[in-house]
Amino acid sequence: MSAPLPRLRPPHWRAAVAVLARTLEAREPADAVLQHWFREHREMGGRDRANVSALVYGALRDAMRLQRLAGNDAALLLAIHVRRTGRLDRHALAALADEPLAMAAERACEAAPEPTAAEHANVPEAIWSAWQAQYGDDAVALAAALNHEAPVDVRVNTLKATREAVLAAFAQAGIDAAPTPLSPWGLRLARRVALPTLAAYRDGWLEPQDEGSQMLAHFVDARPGERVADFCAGAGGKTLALGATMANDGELWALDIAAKRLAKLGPRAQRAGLDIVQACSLPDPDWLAAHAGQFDAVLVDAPCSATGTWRRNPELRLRPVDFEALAQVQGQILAQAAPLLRPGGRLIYATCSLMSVENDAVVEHFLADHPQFFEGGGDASRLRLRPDRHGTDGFFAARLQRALHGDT
Ligand SMILES: C[S@@+](CC[C@H](N)C(=O)[O-])C[C@H]1O[C@@H](n2cnc3c(N)ncnc32)[C@H](O)[C@@H]1O
Repeated sequence: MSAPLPRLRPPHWRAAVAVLARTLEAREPADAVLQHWFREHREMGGRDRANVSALVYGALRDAMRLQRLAGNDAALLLAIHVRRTGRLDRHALAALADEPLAMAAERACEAAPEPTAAEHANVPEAIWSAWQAQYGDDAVALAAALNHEAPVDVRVNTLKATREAVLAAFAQAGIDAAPTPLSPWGLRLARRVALPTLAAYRDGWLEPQDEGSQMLAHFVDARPGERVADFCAGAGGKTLALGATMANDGELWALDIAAKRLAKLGPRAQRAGLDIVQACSLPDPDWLAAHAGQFDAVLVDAPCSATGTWRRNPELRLRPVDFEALAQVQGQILAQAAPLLRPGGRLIYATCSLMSVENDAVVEHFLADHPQFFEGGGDASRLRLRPDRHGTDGFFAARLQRALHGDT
């Protein structure tokens, strides 16, 4: 069990209000805003940080209901949160913040209307309706699971180590860890750890990666000697996992439109002992034309609403999303990537979204427009991971195949 949090003091309160205000208004991830605040306030120790983080994340995990009562007024929102959860009584809140705020929170709590089902679930109304149609009664459990903190998972880099060796290194550093239930390369840590302090991390034995993300790499089934492209590689989290399943043998391309993100892959690949990775910044029509029809497997880990990652980024639920526009972009990216496949090659479409409009619907449209691609293998050709069922972030993937004959 983690140690109880110390008493809330004014610096904790000020920090939490400032971080929450920035998260609500500036549209930055809470995690990044918190890290920035702690860098600027080095006098705050580990337990102070835990206290501030608990306040911020606690409020974000009840954000839908709190926002109806407080709008984007971060101080009032936090004040209602600590009153509702019973963390502070009215007098303690007045002493910590001020009397008018404590009174405003009291009034808001007393006049609070019954929360709607969507507010209760802490899900925007439009997404809640979609999930009820999609998941039925499971929507409640799904939303509840998304309101919990994600576990700390790492992927053992099989190019350099085994699970047993990493477990032994963790044990030596006094870190409790156990194998993840689904991923053959995963370890789940009992607590958050500053990984760069560990020699095993610095030596490339492991990478932080959610078990669901590891399972997605597993689903791609990239094999030694193959030519594989990771079309939306970002900073290369999945590229590294693909390189490990390829046993550092073959050709692995990382592509993305975000050159800055892609640039982070080089040092990571080097640390992982992976030298088959090459990068290409998109758009690059010449590269695409020169490599058409050459790949055994192409992964399209498309930009999405990231509804499956709300455990890690609870503030994402506050951001409006145009799902139709997203689905259109996802379809366009898939269509751009498809010509890279050789006849018989595998095209894997993936998102960390829990919305069928970004998942199954995009695949159905693509298949309807691209008769040279088909889906074999029934249910086994689609991967669906959910935090309530699998304990992972939410992921979707579909494995499509290019026919052996005909044009794309
Ligand atoms: C879900 S993220 C990928 C995460 C990454 N695969 C990982 O495992 O860390 C989606 C990525 O798609 C990229 N992207 C957006 N539009 C794109 C496009 N038209 N072509 C290629 N990549 C694109 C974004 O820059 C972003 O890095």
